[in-house]
Amino acid sequence: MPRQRKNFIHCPESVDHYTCLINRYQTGAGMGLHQDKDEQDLGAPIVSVTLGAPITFLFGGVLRTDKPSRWLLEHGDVVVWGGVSRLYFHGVAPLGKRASHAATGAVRYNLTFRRVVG
Ligand SMILES: O=C(O)CCC(=O)C(=O)O
Ligand SMILES: [Fe+2]
Repeated sequence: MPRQRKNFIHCPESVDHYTCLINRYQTGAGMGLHQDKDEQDLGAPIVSVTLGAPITFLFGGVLRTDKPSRWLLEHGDVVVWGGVSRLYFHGVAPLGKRASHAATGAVRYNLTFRRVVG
């Protein structure tokens, strides 16, 4: 009989606190330009994972009026923004009518990992 592992998860007081926000996009759904600034700790980067259908990610600058660059994000792509770009405006264009992936059909999932407590 295998030994039981006890206290396998050790969670000291000082551990960083991360959240994972999951967004689900259907055809035509997007997200307008915005800043991620609700986190208490803006020192840690945002880590963003795309799963499923491809979408166009818009990455601007520190001003809402800065013209965003456009990036095709596909299944498995990871985007990280932090440091000087931590508060850059960003968003996603509406999910295209023909966008799909074998694993999710016409749906894209986005996972963003954020440190919420410094
Ligand atoms: O779906 C994305 O790639 C971006 C999501 C995002 O910017 C957010 O949840 O704040
Ligand atoms: Fe965001």
